Amino acid sequence: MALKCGIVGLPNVGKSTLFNCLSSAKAQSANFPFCTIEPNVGIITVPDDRLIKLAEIDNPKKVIPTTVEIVDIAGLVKGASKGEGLGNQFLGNIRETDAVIHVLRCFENDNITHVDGSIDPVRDKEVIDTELQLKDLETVESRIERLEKQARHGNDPKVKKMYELAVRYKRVLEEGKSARTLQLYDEEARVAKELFLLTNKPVMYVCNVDEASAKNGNKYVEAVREAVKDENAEILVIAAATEADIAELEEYDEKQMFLEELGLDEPGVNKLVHAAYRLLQLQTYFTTGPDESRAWTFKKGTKAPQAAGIIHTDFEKGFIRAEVIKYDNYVKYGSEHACREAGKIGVEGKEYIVQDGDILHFRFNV
Ligand SMILES: Nc1ncnc2c1ncn2[C@@H]1O[C@H](COP(=O)(O)OP(=O)(O)OP(=O)(O)O)[C@@H](O)[C@H]1O
Ligand SMILES: [Mg+2]
Repeated sequence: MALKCGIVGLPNVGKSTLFNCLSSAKAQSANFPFCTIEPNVGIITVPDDRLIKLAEIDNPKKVIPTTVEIVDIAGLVKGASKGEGLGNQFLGNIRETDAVIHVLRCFENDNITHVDGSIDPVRDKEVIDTELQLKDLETVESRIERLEKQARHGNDPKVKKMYELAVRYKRVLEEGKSARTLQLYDEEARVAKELFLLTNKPVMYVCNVDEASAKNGNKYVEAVREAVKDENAEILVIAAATEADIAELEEYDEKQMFLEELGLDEPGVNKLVHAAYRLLQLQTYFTTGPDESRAWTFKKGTKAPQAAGIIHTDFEKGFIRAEVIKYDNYVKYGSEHACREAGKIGVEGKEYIVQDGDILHFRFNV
């Protein structure tokens, strides 16, 4: 399944710096535009206090957190949609992702080059949006051409539906809006997926700020908030360079002290991982016992048999039922046995939609 979040933005805004805070893999970060060319892929552990709590209760031999995949992509520039600055390759990298983390430079520093010569995150955002929209427009136009040909040679209702949708997207994109602003019914949204549009991917913004603005942001962050207020997108404020320094510290206490000085109770990048997880519409269920406490990732809305299939395909094929304990009950009663005695185990069938935080035990036969 492995869904991916891509880190996107202009060159030299701090994408790789942010990525480095997230992953133990060290992506090359440096003060010159286009430092990143090949995308860096990180499998990032999702911090989860619930898993820690379950491990405290069961004291298992192994504790296995879940992960999310984050890709650090090269900076885009004006003209990327026409191939400028290796634009085509980088846009291709974005196309392979399922959601976008758009990094905006909200820090001043004369030593760090800005490709457009001044700090203006709202302008920067528009540059990136425009390039992605232009690329999408190209995609939609060539699709419309092909669909028109197909329509002439047949009467496939699916072709007609796709055609109509492509035309609607064309209109939206020509108005300088992103594809995601078009409201669709579920059925249409499924068809829309087959167009693989860049601006249809869910997006969130990271305002990369200086150390002093880590807690409360600054005027640039305010400008970003104002500019995207109708987008219903999450905005995080992170001092990426500072967090990169914190990530280097060995001692937990040292890290906490540094964070406190910044006025933070947890690293901004932790929030980022959780936000990325939400953006991808991912949720977590748990399995736990004396051998192992483990977090499993599933897509929101997944039914029990498919959730079981994430552990092993046999679990899905031979699925009988799922025994469900709510996390709060597990913590309250302290064991599966105690939950059973208290009547706190739900027995659910094939249509059960797994909920975030469920502790599951699958019954199956093969
Ligand atoms: N919040 C910040 N404050 C000050 N300097 C920063 C901040 N964030 C990043 N930098 C510095 O900006 C420079 C560029 O960072 P980085 O290499 O992460 O950019 P990038 O967006 O990945 O660029 P590229 O698109 O070229 O790959 C680095 O020198 C980094 O240390
Ligand atoms: Mg980079």
